[in-house]
Amino acid sequence: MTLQAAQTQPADSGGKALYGGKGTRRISVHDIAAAKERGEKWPMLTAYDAMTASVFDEAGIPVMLVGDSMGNCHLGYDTTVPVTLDEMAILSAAVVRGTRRALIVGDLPFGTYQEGPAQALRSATRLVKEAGVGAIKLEGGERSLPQTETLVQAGIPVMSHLGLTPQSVNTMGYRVQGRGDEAAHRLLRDAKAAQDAGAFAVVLELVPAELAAEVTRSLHIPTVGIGAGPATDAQVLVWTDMAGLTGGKVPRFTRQYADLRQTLGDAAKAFATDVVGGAFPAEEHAFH
Ligand SMILES: Nc1nc(=O)c2c([nH]1)NC[C@@H]1CN(c3ccc(C(=O)N[C@@H](CCC(=O)O)C(=O)O)cc3)CN21
Ligand SMILES: CC(C)C(=O)C(=O)O
Ligand SMILES: [Mg+2]
Repeated sequence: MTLQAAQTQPADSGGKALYGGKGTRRISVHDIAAAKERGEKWPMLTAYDAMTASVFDEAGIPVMLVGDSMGNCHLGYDTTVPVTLDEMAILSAAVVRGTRRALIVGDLPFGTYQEGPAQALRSATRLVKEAGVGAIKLEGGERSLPQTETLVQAGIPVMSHLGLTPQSVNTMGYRVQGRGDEAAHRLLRDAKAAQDAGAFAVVLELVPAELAAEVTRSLHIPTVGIGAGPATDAQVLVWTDMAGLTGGKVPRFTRQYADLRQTLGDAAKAFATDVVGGAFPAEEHAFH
């Protein structure tokens, strides 16, 4: 247990499970650590607005990530690269306001922590103070160690993100990471470094399932997989992908649990038809 906060916070007395538990207070990084000790798997979804976040909170999703995937999935950019700290702060605050129980993790956008620990602390502090997030996430293992150590020392829980790191799309592309002995060893080193620096969890994105399993066995902090096979302690998906709202191509690792794009389009067409045909508004919608 490297996080000091974890030692001072009491464990939840009622209903412990992260998903399906009865607790109503805000989930903490201590609860996340306890889940790994119990061998419990847990779900994480992205969220970018208060209403969607409240739906997931009421559904019992214990951890939500205000991902910089808001670039593609909410703000209309082609990648995560243009997302700003202002945009992240505004949408993170909305997600915090829309939730009561979930731990909210804010993603540090590209260019808001790469300069070094001082910049990282400034950016993360803004998300904690202004938006009220309970933790932050940043991409990179060894390359982001000074940042991770500084945030943890300052009392900000850090989730690390390894494997495919989309902020490096211009050098990395969107390819599977950690294939081959050398790349696999580098990923293991990165994961251990993140853990040693005090990270409370580590995202593994688009890495071979066998490697993700090995990392999961090697760490005492939980791994959160996306395109990393079934062995990780948790799974995260971009909510618009899993709900079928994302238009165009979605990564092969997602599963679509609803067809919101169809449902919403049908609703819009039904409304339009009623307006054009005079069926809406009806008498009960009018004031006299
Ligand atoms: N809508 C959406 N979903 C995501 O999961 C997501 C984003 N956006 N934006 C930020 C990052 C970028 N991510 C991506 C983007 C592309 C692939 C992709 O093209 N994957 C290929 C496999 C590549 C390979 O075989 O090496 C695929 O077919 O899934 C994967 C993850 C994941 N994140
Ligand atoms: C896919 C997850 C891990 C992420 O970083 C994001 O949504 O921005
Ligand atoms: Mg991200």
